[in-house]
Amino acid sequence: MRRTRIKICGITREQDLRAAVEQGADALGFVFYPKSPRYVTPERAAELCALLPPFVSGVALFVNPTLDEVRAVASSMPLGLIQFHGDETIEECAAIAAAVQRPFVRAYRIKPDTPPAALLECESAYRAASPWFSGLLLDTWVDAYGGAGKVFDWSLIPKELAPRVVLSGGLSVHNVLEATARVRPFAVDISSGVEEAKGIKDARKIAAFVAAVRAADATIDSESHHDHESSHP
Ligand SMILES: O=C(O)c1ccccc1N[C@@H]1O[C@H](COP(=O)(O)O)[C@@H](O)[C@H]1O
Repeated sequence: MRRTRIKICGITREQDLRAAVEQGADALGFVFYPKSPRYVTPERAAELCALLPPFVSGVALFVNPTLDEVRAVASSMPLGLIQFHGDETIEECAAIAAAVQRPFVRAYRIKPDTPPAALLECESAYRAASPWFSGLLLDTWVDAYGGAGKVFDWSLIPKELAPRVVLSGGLSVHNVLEATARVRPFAVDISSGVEEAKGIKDARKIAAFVAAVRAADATIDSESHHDHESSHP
């Protein structure tokens, strides 16, 4: 059975964390970018993360952080993964991850003219640079770095890369079934699409989003089963 992993990002409240966990989210994101309306202090994130059950991962999202900022977070919360979402260089990501001994995902913010080959090159370069690199997170290019609810052209994602990526950028209950069925990513990541206001999640939208991802998984499973049957008469 296929199970697309789900990350809900921009958690600021206990009830939102509980709703996401109850619906089966695999990871919850905490935004440590002070200009974001979803910003939480390391202290607040630590309080929230203390409520996480086993096997649900806390993800720390940074935009151009210093090593000390990441250290402060890594030492105060049970941090599963770092998400670099700014203009950090490959060397900076590798050095910070090694210093705090945590895996990381690198956000690649896609423009309409991004060549698909650049995504493959980027992934190879990161993989070669750091054993802490866990994969690319694909988002839409926006000046505010992210969390803008904007979709990019999914056809820019190379087929061979798709099974390893986290797909993000403007996902919602309205498009995630199509996105998951078309791209078939390893995971999906959402913030704006499950909110009633910036930083305030809506439990019904979270439930509907997760149900749509599971419906896409079932569709992919039945297509794979059908393909398998027809290739073995
Ligand atoms: O959520 C934010 O405020 C944020 C700020 C700066 C960089 C990234 C941010 N969030 C990430 O943006 C993408 C897309 O979010 P959305 O679903 O389109 O709102 C996602 O990966 C968030 O983790």
